[in-house]
Amino acid sequence: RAVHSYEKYNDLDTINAWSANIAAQNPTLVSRLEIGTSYEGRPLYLLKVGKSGTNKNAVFMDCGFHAREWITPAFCQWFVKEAVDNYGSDDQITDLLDNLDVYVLTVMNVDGYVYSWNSNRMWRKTRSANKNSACVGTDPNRNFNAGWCTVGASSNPCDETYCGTAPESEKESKALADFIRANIGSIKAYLTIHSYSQMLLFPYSYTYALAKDHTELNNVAKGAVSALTSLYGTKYTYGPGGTTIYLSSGGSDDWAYDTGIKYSFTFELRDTGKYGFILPESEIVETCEETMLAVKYIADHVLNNA
Ligand SMILES: NCCCCC[C@@H](C[SeH])C(=O)O
Ligand SMILES: [Zn+2]
Ligand SMILES: [Zn+2]
Repeated sequence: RAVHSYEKYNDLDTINAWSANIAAQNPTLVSRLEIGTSYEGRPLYLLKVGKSGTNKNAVFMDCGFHAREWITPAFCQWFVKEAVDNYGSDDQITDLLDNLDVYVLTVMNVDGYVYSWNSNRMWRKTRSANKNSACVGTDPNRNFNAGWCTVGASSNPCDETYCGTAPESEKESKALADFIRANIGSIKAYLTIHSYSQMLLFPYSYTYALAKDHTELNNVAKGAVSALTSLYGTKYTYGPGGTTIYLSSGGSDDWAYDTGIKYSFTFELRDTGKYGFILPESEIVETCEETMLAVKYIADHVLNNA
């Protein structure tokens, strides 16, 4: 197996070995649990990061929803590293982990991620078989019960935004939704990390109607983006998904919001199209460092307002 590096893209086996190790090496801060298995039978590992305690609120963050968006699992790994390395020295991180748990799903779409390494770098969807079709996979970010398959999604299994046969038809979507439902009392924020476009989005994407918490979410996004931009000047846009990027239904962020998780955000990391999904490894560190500032800003707002 390849040697793990935070400054390179790691394959799934390397990531799974990394998550086992970082939990074993930091038993008071990190634990690893399995929340389900993928279509092809791979485990879905969730890291719980935070000082052990009772009745703590939590943030849920996932990466690797879409197979080709390799910068996103890289960020989730970076986040966990920063958390364990700076706990006890950085006040903000220490305060965060003392008072919040952060659930990190480093790779949600494990089958797709492996396929993008072995077969098709530009793969997006899951790898489930579709009945009566030669086309494979469902778009996991069209597969949640939020305006499901109404706008900005396709009912054609050959399309990149195929919504699936029903909400949570994908094992991976159902595992994620089941975990959040089971922990709905403590999960106060949902962050789902995608690439690319350099945007910070919040509900709704399935309608142009403003979310009831629009003003607060917009202000949080504004603050998070300015924190991000302060490091390297990377420009982000922000706003409701429907007007800021495009109308799309069945998204995990809209579902989390309608399930009662007020602080629900979708990140679109670097870049804006020069390299797109094939972001050079030379940009991993800067992308992760600037994104940390935005995630810490949001976590801080949750800590003080949830
Ligand atoms: N829930 C939809 C949030 C906005 C669209 C996000 C992008 C990430 Se690649 C998409 O799923 O098309
Ligand atoms: Zn995506
Ligand atoms: Zn994207």
